[in-house]
Order: sequence, then C-alpha cells, then structure tokens
Amino acid sequence: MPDRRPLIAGNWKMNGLRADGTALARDLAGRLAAAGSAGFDLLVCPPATLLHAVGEALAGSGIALGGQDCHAAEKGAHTGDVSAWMLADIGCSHVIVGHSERRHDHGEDDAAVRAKAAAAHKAGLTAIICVGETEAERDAGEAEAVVARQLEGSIPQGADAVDTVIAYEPVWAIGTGRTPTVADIAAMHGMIRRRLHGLVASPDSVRILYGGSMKPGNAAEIMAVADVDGGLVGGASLKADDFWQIALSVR
Ligand SMILES: O=C(CO)COP(=O)(O)O
Repeated sequence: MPDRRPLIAGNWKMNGLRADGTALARDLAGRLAAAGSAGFDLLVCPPATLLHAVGEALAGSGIALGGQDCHAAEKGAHTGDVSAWMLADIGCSHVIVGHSERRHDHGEDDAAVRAKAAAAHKAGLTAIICVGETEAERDAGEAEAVVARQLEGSIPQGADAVDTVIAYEPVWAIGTGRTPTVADIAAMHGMIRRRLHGLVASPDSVRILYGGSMKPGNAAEIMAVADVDGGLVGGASLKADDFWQIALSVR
C-alpha cells in the first residue's frame, strides 16, 4: 500500500487583505508548532496579492504556500495574469489549476488546464488539478464520465505523484453546504484512482483530495473514505479553528 501522506489545502479564493491573511497564517503556523509533529501536510493558497506577506508569515513553519491559478506561458503580454515561474519565485510550491470557478468564470477548458499544469511542472511546482461534475451532469447519471473526461484532458504528459495532486470537487457541493454521500465519494475517488493508471507515473501514490463544503463536522467521515487523501477546503479554510479541526480529522 503506497504511503500517501494526507494533504489539507486551504483555497482562500478572493478573500483577505494583508492584515487578515497574515493573522490567519500566523495562527496556523502557531498551531502546527504547538502540535510538534503532524501526520499531514498543510498548504494555504491565498490570493496573489497576499502571497508575499503570507509567505513571510509562514517562513520556517512547514506550511506550504500555493497559488490559485497560473498562466500557461512563462512570461509575456498577458495583462493581469501570473505565471507559474512567478509563483515559484515568490515561494510557492503548489498551484491550483482548473478550479471550477476558473473553468466557469474564465471559460477554461481541459486543454487550457492541461497547459497550465504543464507550465506548473516546468516551473517546478506541484499542480493541484481540479475536476468535478455539475448538478445537472450528476442528475443525468454522467458524473463519472464527466470526471473521467476531465482527467484525461487535463493531466499533462509526464505527470507523476510528486508533481500532481487531483482534487475532486463536485461543482454543486462548493459553497452550498451540501456534500455527496460517502458512498458517492468512495465511488468517484475509486474511479479516479483507476483512471490515473495510464495517465500518471506511480498512480497509486497520487493524492486525491475531496473538496466542497468540507467542515469540521463532516471532515472525519469524508477523510475516512478509501482513496480520499485529504481536502481542498474553501470557506472553512478562512477560519483557523475550522481549518485546523479539519486537518486534525485526517485518518
Ligand atoms: O472550492 C472549494 C475549494 O477549492 C470548496 O469550497 P467550499 O469549501 O467553500 O465549499
């Protein structure tokens, strides 16, 4: 059985000014230091404007820093965008790509997500590649087919268990307080694991995160599901108490 150390990642989305972000980062760093050792990896993904300040607040803490998106190019005439190399330069080790909010708000398709993940890999970052069906797709019985298609289209050539994490985030569970049943999560994560064979090197070592309305009250149950190797937490990652409680829920 491959050792997949759980990863608890906070996606702060478009939230936080410098004072909030650094206070939250310091709070988490203090909790991890007080805990001594933890059986999980912690990652926070603040908005781009906070990467520098949060990176400083986390220095030496063992908590990793990640971006929420990157452009596929290294540099150039792309007003408003941030490259994977820029994220690496400011201290990031990870970047989220293909979040459903990017897919929806910015029209990113699988090919765009794959190009971003490839750029992340070239820049030395671990790409957290997000997949997930809409409610209409689930109701139509297409959830697994949609997610399988997203995986095949979004994972770049040469991906492996070190540089790639998958996050399964059903769109209808994000920010809604609704979650799939543990049976549905188990079925989807099992399907993702099977599909990773042939798409990545060392598929059994790739971490597959669940995301969507994860809270202290449901985290232990979700994290106990086979092939759930951690969480990608949105709203609850903005509160140190909640995020820490979720982290402590890992098996
Ligand atoms: O989109 C998410 C994480 O990327 C999940 O968001 P919520 O935890 O707020 O539902």
